[in-house]
Amino acid sequence: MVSAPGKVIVYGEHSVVYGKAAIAAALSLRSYLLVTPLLGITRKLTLRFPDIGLDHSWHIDSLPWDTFSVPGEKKFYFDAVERLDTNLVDAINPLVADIPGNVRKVAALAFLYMYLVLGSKDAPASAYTLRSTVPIGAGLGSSASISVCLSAALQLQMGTLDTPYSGMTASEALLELKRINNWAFVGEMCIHGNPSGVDNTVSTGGRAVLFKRADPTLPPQVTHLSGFPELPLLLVNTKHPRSTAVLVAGVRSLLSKHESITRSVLETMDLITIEAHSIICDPDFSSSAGSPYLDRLGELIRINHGLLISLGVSHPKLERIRELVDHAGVGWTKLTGAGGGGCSITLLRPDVEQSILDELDVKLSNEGFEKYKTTLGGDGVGVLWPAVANVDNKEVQITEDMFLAAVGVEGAEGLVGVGALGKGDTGWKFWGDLVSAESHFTLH
Ligand SMILES: Nc1ncnc2c1ncn2[C@@H]1O[C@H](COP(=O)(O)OP(=O)(O)OP(=O)(O)O)[C@@H](O)[C@H]1O
Ligand SMILES: C[C@@](O)(CCO)CC(=O)[O-]
Repeated sequence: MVSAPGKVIVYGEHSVVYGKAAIAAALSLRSYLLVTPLLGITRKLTLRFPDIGLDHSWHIDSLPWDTFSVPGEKKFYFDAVERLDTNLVDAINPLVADIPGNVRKVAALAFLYMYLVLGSKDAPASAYTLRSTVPIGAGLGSSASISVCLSAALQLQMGTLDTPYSGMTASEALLELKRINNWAFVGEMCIHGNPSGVDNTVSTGGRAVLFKRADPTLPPQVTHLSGFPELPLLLVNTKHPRSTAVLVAGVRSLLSKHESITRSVLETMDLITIEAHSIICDPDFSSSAGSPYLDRLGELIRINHGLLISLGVSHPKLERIRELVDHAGVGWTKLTGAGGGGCSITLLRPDVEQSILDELDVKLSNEGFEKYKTTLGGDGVGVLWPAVANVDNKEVQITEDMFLAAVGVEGAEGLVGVGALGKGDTGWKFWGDLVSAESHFTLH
């Protein structure tokens, strides 16, 4: 079993697609992917993604292996891939044609693209069962977290990736993280067309990063923010679903119509992220009551949101949340992720009375919004191998049935979460734990 987190973009969504800087942090909400052997004589490959109602099988021998093995064009697990090969996508499309709905189709496309490059015709028949506690299409990086899981699971299964072990050096762990991230980026391209790579990068490495990809033909610069402060954040879901691909395409269309104006908005967003980064890195930074640092970060959140509205990626429900928070006077709010619905973040003022926050909670829930309790800056991709859980004080192999039967987010977390199984020899292992928290690294 592998697992990877969702993320929150604190500053710089959308502008990051155009080479500007963004700051993002891993969430404690995570996706979990279990790989189990399929016994019997049929050589099948089964995808079970119950969160989106996808349950589909293919015969391994009927997959377009030849198209994916053309000498000179074939990609390997160690290659960096910057764009999808349309011939390969065309070869997969007939295999997903009878899967209903775009949400399921693109998830299956991402899996098959990665499987056909990273997998093998001779691989054992397997089922890939995925459950996630990251809300889908809500701006919290659900697609990146599943792409990271698929990338890690396939490379582990094919033996091209080492699980973290105590003697693994930081540079070995970093190389494994880069390989996971490279192929997770491919999954993201299958799901939402033109990703910047920030979501899969933070989901792979965990913690918090400053991300910038000034030149799309070169790897991004990724600075690990080891001193990322524990900011008091409120995370609220409008529960209005939307597609990242559509929102990113909308900004591109605005750019083509009003080029210099839109460019100057994107430049200003870059300045916002750079300024926020310098505030966070200030050795005197403090987020306590009365701190001018927090006010400045909050103002930058407000300005960033205003610019996102001008790009056309807000939504009346996001504006309603902002109105309720502003009325309560408890902090500064912006959309996070692609917008168009999805989630907002509010940087809370530290001196707010609890009764005011409680009143706000009631108002938000009366209007159908959902508040998440989550922490930022957690672990990136991890592996549980062997996949053993603790049931009634006994160690038992996690079966697909058991995994599917766990009820809701709490059931899944209670069975396989890091909180339930811990870290170490018999629990979850994270490559990121072997990489120095102080290092500035490039994950791509
Ligand atoms: N739990 C899941 N099971 C299967 N597929 C999923 C799951 N979560 C996400 N996906 C895939 O990812 C897609 C959602 O990706 P999208 O990029 O639109 O939203 P997001 O990643 O949640 O938001 P953002 O990119 O703004 O952070 C879904 O359409 C689906 O194909
Ligand atoms: C909207 C966007 O900037 C963030 C989505 O989480 C898209 C991307 O960076 O790929």
